[in-house]
Amino acid sequence: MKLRAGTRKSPLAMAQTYMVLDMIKAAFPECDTEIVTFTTKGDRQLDRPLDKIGGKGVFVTEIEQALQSGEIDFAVHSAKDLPVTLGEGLEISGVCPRGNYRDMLVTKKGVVFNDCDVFTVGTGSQRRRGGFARLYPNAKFSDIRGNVGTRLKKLSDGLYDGIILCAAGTERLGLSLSEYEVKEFEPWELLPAPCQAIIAVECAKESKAAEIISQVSHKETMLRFETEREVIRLLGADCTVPVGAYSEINGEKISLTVSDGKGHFAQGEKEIEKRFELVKELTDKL
Ligand SMILES: NCc1[nH]cc(CCC(=O)O)c1CC(=O)O
Repeated sequence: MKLRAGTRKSPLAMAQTYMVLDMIKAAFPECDTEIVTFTTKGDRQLDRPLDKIGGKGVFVTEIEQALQSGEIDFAVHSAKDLPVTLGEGLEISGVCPRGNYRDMLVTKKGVVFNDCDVFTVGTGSQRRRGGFARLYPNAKFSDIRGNVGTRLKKLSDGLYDGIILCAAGTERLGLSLSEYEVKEFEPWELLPAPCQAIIAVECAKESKAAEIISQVSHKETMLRFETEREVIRLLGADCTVPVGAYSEINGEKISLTVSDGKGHFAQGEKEIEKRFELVKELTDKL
């Protein structure tokens, strides 16, 4: 049996795809795999901010079409880049164990800011801008696009004083940040994007691939994925709506923090089975 994986070509997308292939091989050593790469609209139009070229869907539309036509068996995505609605007949069948979900400020070696300093941060994310401005009121922001390596290069070239990245990205790429200064933020300082650091695997419903992927999926991460994704669904978030969400499982319960980007936060905890009620309650409060 052979499964074809669809992914974007960026180094991060490729690294994440290999992680999924490793999970499959560990459980099903006899399963053959092949990678099919795609260049999406989001990869071709690197000069414009995401919300101007069609939002999150720009990275997935072509890949979803390949799933629907049967050209590939599963697709590997960064869950936080998934649009609210998936293509017809498709589902997220599984997820990898969540990586380091924290956002981090990366600056050049020896450069550390405090909240009195005026400095320019490269990030196109309204969520990161809003959250960061609360920590550093004098920060200014400037758009940045391109993959993680490109962003670090732009920082080294002096285009920005700092950039904000998710820690999971550089960790999965195996990039050393020893030539930079790094400050990681806990969720209560800078609330991550819903599903940040979760790798999601999309399949056609009821396909053989869906069955295999659901068997290797990481259960706890799937619960957090469903919960945080419900936040996006209820708030209708795309990249123009700066929603943050972070959930954690503690025994039989799940805790959740949500923010709407206007400085409103809501936090709560419920039994895991009542996770969607919890989301409804907290998003209603915002
Ligand atoms: N929007 C780009 C993107 N999509 C996923 C990640 C890596 C972290 C993740 O898996 O959420 C990144 C880079 C970043 O935000 O720094």
